Amino acid sequence: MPLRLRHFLPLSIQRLPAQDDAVAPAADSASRPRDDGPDDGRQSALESYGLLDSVPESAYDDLVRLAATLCGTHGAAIALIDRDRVWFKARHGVDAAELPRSHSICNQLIGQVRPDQLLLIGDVAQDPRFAALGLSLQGGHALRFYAGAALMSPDGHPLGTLCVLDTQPRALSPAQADGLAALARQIQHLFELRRYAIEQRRLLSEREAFARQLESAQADLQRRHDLLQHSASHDALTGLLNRSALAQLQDSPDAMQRLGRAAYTLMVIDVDHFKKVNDRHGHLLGDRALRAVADAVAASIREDDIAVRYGGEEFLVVLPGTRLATASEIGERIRQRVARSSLPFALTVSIGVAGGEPGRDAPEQVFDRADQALYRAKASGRDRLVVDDS
Ligand SMILES: Nc1nc2c(ncn2[C@@H]2O[C@H](COP(=O)(O)OP(=O)(O)OP(=O)(O)O)[C@@H](O)[C@H]2O)c(=O)[nH]1
Repeated sequence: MPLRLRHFLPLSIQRLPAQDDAVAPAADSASRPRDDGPDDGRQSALESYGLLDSVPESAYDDLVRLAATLCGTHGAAIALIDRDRVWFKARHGVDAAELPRSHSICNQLIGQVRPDQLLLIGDVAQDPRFAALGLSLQGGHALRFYAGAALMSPDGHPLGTLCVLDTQPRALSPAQADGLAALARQIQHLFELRRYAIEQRRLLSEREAFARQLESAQADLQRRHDLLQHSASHDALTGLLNRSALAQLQDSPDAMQRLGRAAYTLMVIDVDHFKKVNDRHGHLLGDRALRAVADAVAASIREDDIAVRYGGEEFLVVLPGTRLATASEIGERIRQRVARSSLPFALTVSIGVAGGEPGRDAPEQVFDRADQALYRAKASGRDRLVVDDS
């Protein structure tokens, strides 16, 4: 957002009249402080700068010292008109850090003085509205002189004053009044820069929050995608790869290359008399039996091996880089693990194993030979492993 700063009209000095209604009407109504009735618009404009109760800052401290030096006064302050108090952002020669709003002179600015005017009280002791307030400067010396330049928001809300203060009644020369107004404009510049920085920080943190949201949405999407991919390629009952994953593996050059590098083995495992298991013990226990077989397979193979639930009660295991003798030992281990499963009935599997040589056997042929070996295992009494001998 570009910075918008109010351009002040040529300066005029206003001696605050004793009666409230004696203030001369402003020639240009646009340059008059806004009068929103309730103070809310002004208050929220003030709060948007994040100045109230902020830590002292040398830029503001320097400017109030400069104002006091320029005007030759005992003190100077940047006074901000908060809801119930006047709080000093910077002060020189002033003890109090804040005043009740009703006890402050610059509070009179609101709705009374044009931004291009200086609020001037030559002798506070002679002004019936302020004489009784007992205002004092550093060391308890009574406040006798006050001159304040309004600090306005770009949209016309009076935020406070840059004021110079003295312990003696006095006046300001035109050059001093001009200089005080110029310093007030510099302070407004600083205020606007501060608000700009706050806005930038807000936008940045909004952007960061949005980026974080986007990141977490992307991660969520990725998780869902992974889950979907996992459930598309894995059997929900056993957690092993499913048949469509096997088809994908067959189409995958990487997987086929792995099989083409060294001798490998295929193992076809089929649960014995599984129809009877279902019929006698019900499908739920039947499912448990299938999970027990899958667990026995998973516990017996390496991470690189491939285990697939190939059909209802049929499993296929691919052991890359594994010769028949080793594969037979693994198959035997699977068979024994299944037989030892903690099920309320006896469960056995038959296994057919066949080996493939890269460059010699197509995987489909190896599968056929393993399947024929399985057939022989079934035919010769089940609960056994038969190795293809062709
Ligand atoms: N509980 C359960 N049963 C299944 C599932 N998939 C297939 N089946 C059953 O598995 C049984 C397979 O029976 P068959 O093909 O006759 O084979 P079998 O009874 O094991 O006989 P053999 O293979 O000759 O020992 C059928 O009754 C199918 O309903 C499944 O996911 N859960």
